[in-house]
Amino acid sequence: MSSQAIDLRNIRKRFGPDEVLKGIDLSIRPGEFLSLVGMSGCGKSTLLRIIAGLESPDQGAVAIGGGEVTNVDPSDRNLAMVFQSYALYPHMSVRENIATPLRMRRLPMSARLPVVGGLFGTSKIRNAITEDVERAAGMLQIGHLLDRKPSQLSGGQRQRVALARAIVRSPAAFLMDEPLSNLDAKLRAHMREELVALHRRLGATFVYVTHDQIEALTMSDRIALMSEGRIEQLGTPDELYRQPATLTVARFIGSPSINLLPVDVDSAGEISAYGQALGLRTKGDTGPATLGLRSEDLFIATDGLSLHQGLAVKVLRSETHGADRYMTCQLLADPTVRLTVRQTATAKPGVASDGTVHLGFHAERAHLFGANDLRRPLTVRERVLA
Ligand SMILES: Nc1ncnc2c1ncn2[C@@H]1O[C@H](COP(=O)(O)OP(=O)(O)OP(=O)(O)O)[C@@H](O)[C@H]1O
Repeated sequence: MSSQAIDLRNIRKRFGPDEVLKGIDLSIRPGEFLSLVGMSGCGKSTLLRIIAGLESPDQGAVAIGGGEVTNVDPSDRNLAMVFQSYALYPHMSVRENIATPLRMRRLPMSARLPVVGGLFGTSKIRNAITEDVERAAGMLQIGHLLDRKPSQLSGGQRQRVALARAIVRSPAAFLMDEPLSNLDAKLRAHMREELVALHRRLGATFVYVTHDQIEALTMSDRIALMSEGRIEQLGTPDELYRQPATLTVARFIGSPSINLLPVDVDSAGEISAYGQALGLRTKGDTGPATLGLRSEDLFIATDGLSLHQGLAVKVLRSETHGADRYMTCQLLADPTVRLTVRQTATAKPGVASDGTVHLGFHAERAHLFGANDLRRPLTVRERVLA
């Protein structure tokens, strides 16, 4: 299986008055699993369609394997697309569905029909096609379904047929647009693992569009997080989670969502929330900013910590999901601010009978964002709360 790099340079695209891609630069490495993620309408599918050649950019260039393809027809780019709708031919068997792209490429026009095509002395090619179909079907564990019609298959099996049809012709790269979103939650989780295993086995370049951050975090080598036609951040799942470059990235990545605390930066760079110093400092602009705290970085302050420095909250709700307990808390200083604390389910909750507690946070894992949404440097002045 060949694996090719894909390079996008300054891609711009407008639909009527809306500029939906505003200058995208992205280099996808050979053999990499790269996810394009972002809110609905941010331009992910349009970018994927531009790579595929189904849409042309107004400006910019697309290169595959180092060769420019901006004006090359989709069928000559040797890319395989897998969509959310499986797009299988309903009247054909699974075998014929998988074989179709090979027939189109390898057989002369007159010999492509399944029955009369046999008269054209192309049996060697046909045998090779049969072998390739069976190999792809075996890889996706659908070898026993080859003689069924798509209507006789489950959703997961249909998606596997679509994948087999994509891999059978050794494309330069796979382009996938929300391929799992029609499947139920359990099957989706299973197919996620299968896709990752398939990627590893093929060593091919995968470009994967999803609005599901869990999917992107669990499957990708790197994620390009898009917002309003731009790439906000390109990095490994870990980098996006631990070092979000913007508030938009911090909000999008992570479940439950990151906690956001309005804070103020004074002229000395000291950071406070509702008049309470947090023991954190930054450089640059003074005034309002936002502190991002992941739920697992918040904890209920117990003995031995300076409680007066913690954030006074009231616990509204506590829910246990498997190994974790999530506590939804309301800030006493501003009831509109809710903070979710994640504890292990076996930990003592440590909540007083009136439901009020002080929250500490791991200061070195806090994130500060300025009024312009960009990440700001943060230093821990006192390790009071860590
Ligand atoms: N052919 C088209 N004509 C006009 N507008 C379009 C066309 N295709 C997409 N758009 C618009 O461009 C924007 C980006 O669409 P796109 O499908 O790329 O978003 P997306 O991030 O993939 O969203 P989703 O997750 O909902 O699929 C949207 O506002 C959409 O309405």
